[in-house]
Amino acid sequence: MESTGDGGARTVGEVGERGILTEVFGVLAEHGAGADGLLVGPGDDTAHLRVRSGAVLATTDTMVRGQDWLDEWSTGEDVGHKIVTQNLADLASMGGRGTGVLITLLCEPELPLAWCRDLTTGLARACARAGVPVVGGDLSAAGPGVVAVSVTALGELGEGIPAAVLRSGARPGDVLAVSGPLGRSGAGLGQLRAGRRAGRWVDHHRRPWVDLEQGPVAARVGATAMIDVSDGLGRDGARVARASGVDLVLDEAAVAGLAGRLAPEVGEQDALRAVLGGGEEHELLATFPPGRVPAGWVVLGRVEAAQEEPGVRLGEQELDPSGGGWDHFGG
Ligand SMILES: Nc1ncnc2c1ncn2[C@@H]1O[C@H](COP(=O)(O)OP(=O)(O)OP(=O)(O)O)[C@@H](O)[C@H]1O
Ligand SMILES: Cc1ncc(C[n+]2csc(CCOP(=O)(O)O)c2C)c(N)n1
Ligand SMILES: [Mg+2]
Repeated sequence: MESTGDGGARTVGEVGERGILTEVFGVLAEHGAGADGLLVGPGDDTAHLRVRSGAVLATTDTMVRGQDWLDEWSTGEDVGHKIVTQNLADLASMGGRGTGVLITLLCEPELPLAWCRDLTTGLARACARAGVPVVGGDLSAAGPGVVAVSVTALGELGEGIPAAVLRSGARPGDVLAVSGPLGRSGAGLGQLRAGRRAGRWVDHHRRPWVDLEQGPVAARVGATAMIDVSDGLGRDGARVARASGVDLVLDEAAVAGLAGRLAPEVGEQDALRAVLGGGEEHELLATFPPGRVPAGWVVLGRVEAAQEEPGVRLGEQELDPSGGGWDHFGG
């Protein structure tokens, strides 16, 4: 595929759709993961994928400049990486794996072509790491200042998993656990807002990565409910609690343990806030029958019958689901 060269100082408006796609296809060819089931990839009217199990998982997530990242702290490559993580974590939280992603870029004509190329590099690298092909996408122009990236991911349940793991299956007596540490992305966001531009939490905020295989692992051992932590433990936990009609009771020592990892760098208060309310973590939060928690997961608490309205409690204290965590419309 012919490349438009260094992407240089040219804008997407200057090279037009054909020039943008030449750049995008060039990057995809460089990094792209092929897939046995991909009959037709990018370049025709529709991609064509073979379906192994007979049922498809489908999810979508959008990132908007100013709302989901600032150019001062994230590159195009960071954005590409993060939006793939977001989508693949949603598939993993059902017990699934990606089979293909579609990318839509909606942007002002003034956007540098180089940013678009970096975005595609981030997307393609993250997809290759997960073994998922980029199968297509769309381009459209938007008003001044607007850059929005939307990814739609398709997937299937892991082999041997009979049904998707929903938010609604948690039962009293189950154990609540998370697939990895929480609060890293939230801590990094706080540091970025305070002007810091480097460090491990900042890096994690820019390019979160989780062990996506833990979704199918959890499903196979009998997880009763699962969600990825995109909007914060309190908020996403409350979604599981409400859907299941139960209380999730967090163990204070477990929460303190997670916060303790962050406290030396961000202070105790911000660490606790990041663990309970930090979004964009994408670790998997799941409930399991006792004795079934997979190796490497962190036990966070237990499921109890709802005392009143189903929700999340930290010890005896009710967590306010609107008091922390992320809502795009401020709710
Ligand atoms: N505009 C919409 N039209 C139809 N369904 C929607 C729309 N927006 C969200 N949904 C559906 O509502 C549910 C909750 O959406 P939400 O975006 O909170 O889930 P999520 O993708 O797990 O979260 P996050 O975006 O924080 O990762 C999902 O099933 C989603 O498909
Ligand atoms: C500039 C800027 N301001 C705030 C944030 C924080 N943020 C944005 S979306 C989100 C939750 C997940 O979103 P979704 O529900 O769409 O997956 C969080 C915690 C950011 N990343 N950049
Ligand atoms: Mg989710």
